[in-house]
Amino acid sequence: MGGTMTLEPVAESRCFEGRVARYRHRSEVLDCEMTSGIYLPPQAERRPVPVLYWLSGLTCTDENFMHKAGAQRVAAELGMAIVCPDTSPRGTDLPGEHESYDLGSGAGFYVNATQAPWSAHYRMYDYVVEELPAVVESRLPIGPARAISGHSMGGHGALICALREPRRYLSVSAFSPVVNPTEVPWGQKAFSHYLGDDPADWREWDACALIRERGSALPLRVEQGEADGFLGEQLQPERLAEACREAGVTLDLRERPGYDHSYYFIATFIDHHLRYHARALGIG
Ligand SMILES: N[C@@H](CCC(=O)N[C@@H](CSC=O)C(=O)NCC(=O)O)C(=O)O
Repeated sequence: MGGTMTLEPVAESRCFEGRVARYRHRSEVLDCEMTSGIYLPPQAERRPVPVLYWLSGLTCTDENFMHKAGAQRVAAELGMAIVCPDTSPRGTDLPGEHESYDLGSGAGFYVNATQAPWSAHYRMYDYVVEELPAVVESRLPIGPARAISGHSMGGHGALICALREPRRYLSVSAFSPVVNPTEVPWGQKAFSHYLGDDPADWREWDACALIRERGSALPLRVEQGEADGFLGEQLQPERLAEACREAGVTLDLRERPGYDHSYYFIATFIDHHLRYHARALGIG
């Protein structure tokens, strides 16, 4: 995968002696053009560097994290690339695709849809786990040592990627993740459209269910603001804590008084996560 694909730079700026860029490519998996944000630290001018894949949340594009998280300074210091995929296929026009913020465009939920019309394009899991890494790792100075993190819907995405593909990632973390999508409104809405009406088919895309069924040798690190407006209805990190306790999985859940769901929260703690991943990637 990724063999003949071109990666076209559409914007580039120097940043902390490295460069932050947007690259466009044709995705065969999603059957559309996609754009990703990529930070390459200065060390990448001399050798391939380890990489953090960042999965953003509902309504985001590839740009939110690069613009708002303030991760580039420490990524430059550590010698870590950051790859930010978009949050759904783009340029498509399926029925209902652009009508609500929590379904369709900007809301791919990092699953492989099985239901028409979504299944023609909405295969974000295969895209972020296989196709995009194959493309960027073959065309840019990015090595195969991978970590993964994300926010909210993207925190759910990071957790399920690492839980389903533990050999692909050396570490995983999440900010304000949707930990049990099969039991909360955001997940139930998206999964019923993408995966069909039988909740039994949703479990392989749910972090709590995956932990109970497969365990995890990788420890999980989660940052959660206690003043997050989505906490009680959509996030419920206590469900993840219970699943980890029952399955004997290590969870470092850091609950932060006063912090909400915004990128101000992410910006406050992103350095801790970058250094955590750097240690697992062998550059910390
Ligand atoms: N109804 C709101 C919800 C959008 C929102 O809060 N999006 C978050 C992620 S929520 C879970 O996945 C986000 O990251 N927004 C982008 C940002 O830059 O803050 C709305 O439509 O605004």
